[in-house]
Amino acid sequence: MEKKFVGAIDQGTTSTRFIIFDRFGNPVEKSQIEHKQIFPKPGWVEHDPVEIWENTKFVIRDVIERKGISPCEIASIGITNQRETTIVWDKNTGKPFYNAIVWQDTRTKDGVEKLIKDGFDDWFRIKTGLPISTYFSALKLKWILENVSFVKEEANKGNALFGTIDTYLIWLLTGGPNGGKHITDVTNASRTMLLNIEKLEWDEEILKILDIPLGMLPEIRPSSDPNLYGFTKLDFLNCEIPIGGALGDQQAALVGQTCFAVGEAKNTYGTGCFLLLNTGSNLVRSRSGLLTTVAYKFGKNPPYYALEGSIAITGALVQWLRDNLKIINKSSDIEELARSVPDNGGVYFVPAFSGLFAPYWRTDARGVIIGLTRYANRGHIARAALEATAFQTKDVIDAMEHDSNIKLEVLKVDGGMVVNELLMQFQSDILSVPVVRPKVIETTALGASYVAGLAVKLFTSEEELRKNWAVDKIWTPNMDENTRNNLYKRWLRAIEKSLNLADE
Ligand SMILES: Nc1ncnc2c1ncn2[C@@H]1O[C@H](COP(=O)(O)OP(=O)(O)O)[C@@H](O)[C@H]1O
Ligand SMILES: O=P(O)(O)OC[C@H](O)CO
Repeated sequence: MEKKFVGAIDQGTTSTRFIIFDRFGNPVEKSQIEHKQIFPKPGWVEHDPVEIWENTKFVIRDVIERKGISPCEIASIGITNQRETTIVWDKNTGKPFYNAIVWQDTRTKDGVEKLIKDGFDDWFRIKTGLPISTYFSALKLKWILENVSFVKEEANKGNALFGTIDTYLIWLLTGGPNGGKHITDVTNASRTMLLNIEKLEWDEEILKILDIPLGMLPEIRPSSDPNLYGFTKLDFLNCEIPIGGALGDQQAALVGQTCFAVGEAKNTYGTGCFLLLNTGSNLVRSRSGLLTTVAYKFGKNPPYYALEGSIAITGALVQWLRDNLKIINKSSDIEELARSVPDNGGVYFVPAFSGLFAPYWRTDARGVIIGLTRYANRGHIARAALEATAFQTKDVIDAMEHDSNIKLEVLKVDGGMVVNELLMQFQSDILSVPVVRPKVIETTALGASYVAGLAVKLFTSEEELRKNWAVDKIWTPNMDENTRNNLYKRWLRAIEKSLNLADE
């Protein structure tokens, strides 16, 4: 049977998707389902891993049924996922010992502060490319080992496995307790704070300091692996489909946007915003609060690195206005509400709900709305919320230009928020560079399909993939410098107000 399609599982913070693409990178069929966000305490964010696994199976089956294809027509499957989110499960039963602790969760704040106080900040930064933060997997895993009954004992006996979402899904897809492969890709590994970023191996000194048994950790593989991670063993498929690769979702978007050259960057606007700049096979260390991360590794080729600016809350703020303040019914309503006022009316909203990530890395920050007067209304709050996304992106780009000496000429964008025209225009205005949206905005899934397709030689080169990329829309700057500077100055003042609030 002709292998016409490549499949991508995109397991994101809010939903799980399966998309099949043709060999020119065009999406052919898609299924998507949201999962529960669990907030047991302020600052805690969890997902149910079993729900995520059930949703993954559902979307795969749904796409195959709706398109009426045979699974044997899928040449290879790639996985892309919300990164850092941590799961520990029983190797013999597949049962998670605890919910997935999500990347946004701040329960490990005290552990972070202790390591920083003990002088480990530079040590971790040099080894892993990351600042010590609640964001990464290491302290979440340590929390599970120390707080969930029996996990430590089972880990010492070799019965407890750790994984980020890619690893958990690969293990289940390839058979789970019956021979499932315990594998992660190098980009996901680079988000754990346990990987030595130069050697691309688990760092035994870090494991010792954090008291994490090496035996729990998965094998690290290239993002696109001609040796394949394994084959699907799913009773509802009449075919074993190769699993050719995996990438963290932000790295996948970089690949999907075909940012293969040094200096190319993309920004993905989803729950949070993640700006990645390709720095090539040279590892660039940040002096301005950015992360050094693995961008991708294709087979035996050298790894590519990226500088990353991670912003915790952007689209999540729109959801918060919908679910908590209830000033909109659905996310897309925010644009009309924000357009009901001519400007922000002096209102600035810093959504530091999980502290501030790049470039500030302040766990003590909390959300603030400033500049309120009796004039302010729902429209101003909506506008301030959208502008916060653009201002946070500017914070990150300023840091990136400083670290890399690369001046951004154009920003490629993708993700769920880029349908918002008001936001895209304001982004271009506040950065003073063109903002470009490609035709396929499902770049995360597209990137996963590329690594899967490269592994089985359905795709043969980066040049071939570049040809699939096409412009949908470009926004060009249309704001005078004075206005831009004034707006941004006030944003920075709002940032200052958000600091030192966590313990009050
Ligand atoms: N028209 C819109 N304007 C602004 N934000 C939007 C709009 N539509 C969706 N969003 C936001 O985009 C996010 C979803 O984007 P998506 O890329 O699917 O996220 P993720 O991959 O993080 O789950 C949600 O947080 C949602 O609130
Ligand atoms: O699932 P997303 O798109 O919100 O991305 C989450 C990031 O991978 C977190 O680092």
